[in-house]
Amino acid sequence: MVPMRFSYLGPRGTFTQMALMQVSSDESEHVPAVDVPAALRMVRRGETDFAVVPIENSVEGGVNATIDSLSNGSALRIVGEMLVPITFVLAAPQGTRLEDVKRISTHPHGWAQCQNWIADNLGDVIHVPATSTAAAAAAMAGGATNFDAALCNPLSAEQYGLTVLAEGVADNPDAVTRFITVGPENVPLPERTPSDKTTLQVQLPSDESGALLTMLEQFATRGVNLSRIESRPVGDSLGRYQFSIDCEGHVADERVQAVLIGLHRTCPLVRFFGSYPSAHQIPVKLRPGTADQDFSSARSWVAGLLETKD
Ligand SMILES: O=C(O)C(=O)Cc1ccccc1
Repeated sequence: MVPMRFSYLGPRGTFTQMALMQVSSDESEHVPAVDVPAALRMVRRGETDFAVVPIENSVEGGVNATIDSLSNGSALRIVGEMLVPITFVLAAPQGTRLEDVKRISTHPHGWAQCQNWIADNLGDVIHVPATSTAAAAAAMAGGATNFDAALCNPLSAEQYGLTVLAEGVADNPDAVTRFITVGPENVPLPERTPSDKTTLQVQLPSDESGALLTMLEQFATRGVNLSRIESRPVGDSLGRYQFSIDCEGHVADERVQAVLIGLHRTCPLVRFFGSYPSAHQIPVKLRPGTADQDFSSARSWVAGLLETKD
């Protein structure tokens, strides 16, 4: 069998690569990308089979780079998700003392997750943004002089030969990041399980009062729970927003199909990014009247009303 090629937010040693290791086999090829759009671009161009990218963080919320590059480019399909617990170390070249650290490089999500620790332990420190936590560690190991330490995961501190100045550098020890595996549009849809998620992009009709409520009602009336909803600018004019949504259930579920039909009837743009097993594997709790058989028996009843009786 031909080994699978996975692009991911690199360089080697990122949290994203840790997520990728949960789904790839020993033979798989890991292709580091400089940022999230580049990782997805490789899939769009057929240079890799799948991309693994972060989408949501328990502290910082949605990862805009991922949401926007899914929404604003050609069609892709999410086929799975993985959760990675996030732990940070502060790492620097040998000989650096904690009190000498005045500039720290890391990914913006890493910086946001360590704010209180930094304020309590280092005082005023400047953030030097990096494309990933491992990119900060790699630059540090390569002799960067525009910062004094990197906030990264313990694995990349070790891989890049840095000394750990402090461990457990995070405000919330239970922080988790959610990653997704993304393939081309024609990848087979993962089979239905008791615990699935569906990801959508929805635009609302402009200048229509109650449009947001109408959109949300499509989910509410079919008992479909949302697990994430984010508004992002459409980008063409001020005040135009679109929504990136994760809801519970699979497109093969009657209630999810009914939501999609309702959205398609009432919204100018609806894009389906895939249905895939949720990482927590907790079965979706169905509201009475929303199971497949409730829809099919209701449909048969209506069909019966149309039959002519002799
Ligand atoms: O930079 C990384 O290592 C990533 O994979 C992105 C990221 C950054 C901070 C928290 C979780 C994921």
